[in-house]
Amino acid sequence: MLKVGVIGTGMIGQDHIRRMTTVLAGVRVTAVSDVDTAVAASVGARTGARVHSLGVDLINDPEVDAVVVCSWGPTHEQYVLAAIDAGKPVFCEKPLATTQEACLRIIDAEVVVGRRLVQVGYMRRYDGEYRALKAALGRGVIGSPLMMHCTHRNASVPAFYEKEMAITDTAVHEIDMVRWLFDDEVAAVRVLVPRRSRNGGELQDPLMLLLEMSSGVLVDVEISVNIRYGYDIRGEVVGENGTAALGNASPVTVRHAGTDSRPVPADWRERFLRAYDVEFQEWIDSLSAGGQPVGPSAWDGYAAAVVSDAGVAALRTGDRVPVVLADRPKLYAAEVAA
Ligand SMILES: NC(=O)C1=CN([C@@H]2O[C@H](COP(=O)(O)OP(=O)(O)OC[C@H]3O[C@@H](n4cnc5c(N)ncnc54)[C@H](O)[C@@H]3O)[C@@H](O)[C@H]2O)C=CC1
Ligand SMILES: O=C1[C@@H](O)[C@H](O)[C@@H](O)[C@H](O)[C@H]1O
Repeated sequence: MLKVGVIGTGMIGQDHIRRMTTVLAGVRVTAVSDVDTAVAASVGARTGARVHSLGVDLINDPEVDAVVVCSWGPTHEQYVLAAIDAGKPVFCEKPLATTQEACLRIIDAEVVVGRRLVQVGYMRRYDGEYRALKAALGRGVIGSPLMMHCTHRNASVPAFYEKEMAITDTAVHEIDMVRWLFDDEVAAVRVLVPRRSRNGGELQDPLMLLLEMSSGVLVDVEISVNIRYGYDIRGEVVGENGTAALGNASPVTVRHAGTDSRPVPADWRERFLRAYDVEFQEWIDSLSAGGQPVGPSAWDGYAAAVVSDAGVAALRTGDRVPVVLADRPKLYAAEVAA
């Protein structure tokens, strides 16, 4: 039984605690921590996990074999580094860290240890539809991929959401996904700024990202974060001889009174429910036999951060910004294909 401590008991932290407590096998949540001590205490009371007021005490708790970090992005680096220092596996929600420099510090620490301890929460790699899309490309029937159209829509975002977060917090999922889907790196980024939606107040919403893959595949990504009607994730690859698109995650279509309608998920917890389950079960299974995590690594977290930094620069300047990655340490050989 893997004993897990969770730092950050907000929205996704509580959702992951729920799945580890009531859905998945071979895991027990033994400790929780949050700067909001009231929320951590209520989660502790509900689950029986012990409550630490400091995340670092949770990491060093002997009743914690592995750590899950679900606090805000800027706090990830300190906890991931502390977990590496304690020699404990750490699952860190995306982004791994909010700058590429911070991601490199994590990579350096892991390379010194000489084995993988870090996994990053890029859950689309575990989604049935994305896996089917990758398998369809692998069969080759549509020929070589040439372009991909992506849509990433949120019903709304919290008040603290800033314009760069459309890239660093939202589009970062597509950035990771296309690296994995095409087994290729992003070579350059452009950002186009359309007319602004009144739903977003001062926020520049929507945005359009153009990602150039090193193979020449061009990916467009619509980011709309105040679309109101629900959480909508789409993707279609255009190949030489055909197209391959994500299916429709909706469980039912209702035709009635001259309409044809499907429910739209409210947010990511609903749309990616099964993907998170598979992601965590595979993580737990990989560690249970004393092994290393095999999912998205610190290198993947770093590569996504470099592309996302280029996206932020492209948003500020309007320029096409090339992506330049550091040399990949041997520890992460052939990582994109994982
Ligand atoms: N993979 C995915 O689809 C998703 C990933 N996320 C990621 O999960 C993380 C958390 O997001 P949410 O749960 O939506 O945010 P949230 O605001 O609901 O929860 C974050 C929690 O972290 C706590 N916290 C902040 N600083 C802390 C610190 N220094 N130490 C301990 N706790 C601290 C806050 O008090 C709060 O309870 C973010 O990195 C976000 O990008 C969030 C939603 C979906
Ligand atoms: O990761 C997530 C959030 O943090 C982010 O804010 C949303 O835009 C994404 O859709 C969601 O998957």
